[in-house]
Amino acid sequence: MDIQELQYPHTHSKNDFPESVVAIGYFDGVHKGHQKVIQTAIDLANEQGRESAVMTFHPHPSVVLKKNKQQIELITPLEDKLNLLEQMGVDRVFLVTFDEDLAGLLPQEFVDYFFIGLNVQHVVAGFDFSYGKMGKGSMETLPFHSRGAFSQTVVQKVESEDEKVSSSYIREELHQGNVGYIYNLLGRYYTIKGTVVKGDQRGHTIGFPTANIERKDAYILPQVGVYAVKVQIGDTIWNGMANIGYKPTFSDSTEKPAVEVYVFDYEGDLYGQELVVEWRKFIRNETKFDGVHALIEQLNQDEKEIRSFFNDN
Ligand SMILES: Cc1cc2nc3c(=O)[nH]c(=O)nc-3n(C[C@H](O)[C@H](O)[C@H](O)COP(=O)(O)O)c2cc1C
Ligand SMILES: Nc1ncnc2c1ncn2[C@@H]1O[C@H](COP(=O)(O)OP(=O)(O)OP(=O)(O)O)[C@@H](O)[C@H]1O
Repeated sequence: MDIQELQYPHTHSKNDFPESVVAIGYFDGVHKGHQKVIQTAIDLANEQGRESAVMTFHPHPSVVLKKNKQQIELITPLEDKLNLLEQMGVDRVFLVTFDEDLAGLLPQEFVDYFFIGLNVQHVVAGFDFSYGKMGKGSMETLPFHSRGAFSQTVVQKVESEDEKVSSSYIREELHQGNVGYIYNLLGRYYTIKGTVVKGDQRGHTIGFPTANIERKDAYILPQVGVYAVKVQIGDTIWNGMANIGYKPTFSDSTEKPAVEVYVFDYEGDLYGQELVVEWRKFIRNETKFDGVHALIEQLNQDEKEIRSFFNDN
């Protein structure tokens, strides 16, 4: 997959790129709605003997439009999004810098620079896609702005339980801890990549050594609580239980939640390793226990419940 970074104004001419069918959007999560849009572009490109491309943006538009927020948390930070697009078989990604200049382009200017100017022959987007300053361009105005240089396909709404599958919907479900349901929206479980860092070293003294995960990118954290997880260490996948929270039994701080995983049956040192944590099921809320023994009793119960969940799933 070729990744072409672009910024407004770019100096490319049409001849720099082969004819393409392009799917356009921010695509955070590469969820089922996005997959339909992207797969439609791939299928049409194959039929038309053209290159398939995805045009996406970086950073997230809200970083530029709402100036107070520096970094928005994402379902699929850029590296994960690009990996998923590559797995789908996309030939090229046009990665467009989203800055104030880009946000200020009139719809016609956007189309001239980023579709006509890059030799795009067909555009695929969802029914509610918008482009240009204040999102004034839509799938209704696109034929006019195309100046006859390309055609278009509008993808109809993909829904789950009568609700449009969207990045915002997935974010809300994650914030509520509904990680099991997320599978229906993403077509896969939610994952977070991170590195194992040193914690307070208390875990092994209570019989549950945990890997403390520092998130690699700005991933959204599911709701505070205890979860059944799969953990990828190198090429091997393990079962485990994770806690997202503040360890209220030991600390009064509610500043920054920790993410820690007890990997079942794993023996060895994990410090410095990169792990992928896949969130399978919400088990319970985090609780302040009356001492370490009550916590240990609960952790034994959690382990039993989660092992039995994985035996059945
Ligand atoms: C599956 C799991 C569930 C946990 N649940 C709680 C909890 O309900 N309340 C709490 O105070 N700490 C909870 N913890 C956090 C433990 O207190 C923590 O793992 C232990 O103190 C070790 O911390 P350390 O890694 O900072 O040394 C949980 C940890 C795991 C792995
Ligand atoms: N459920 C869906 N059905 C069909 N098309 C969709 C769906 N969700 C998004 N799309 C289309 O996929 C492209 C990328 O969508 P985009 O990332 O902008 O929004 P989104 O997933 O709806 O998220 P948000 O909640 O942030 O608006 C756009 O062309 C959009 O119209």
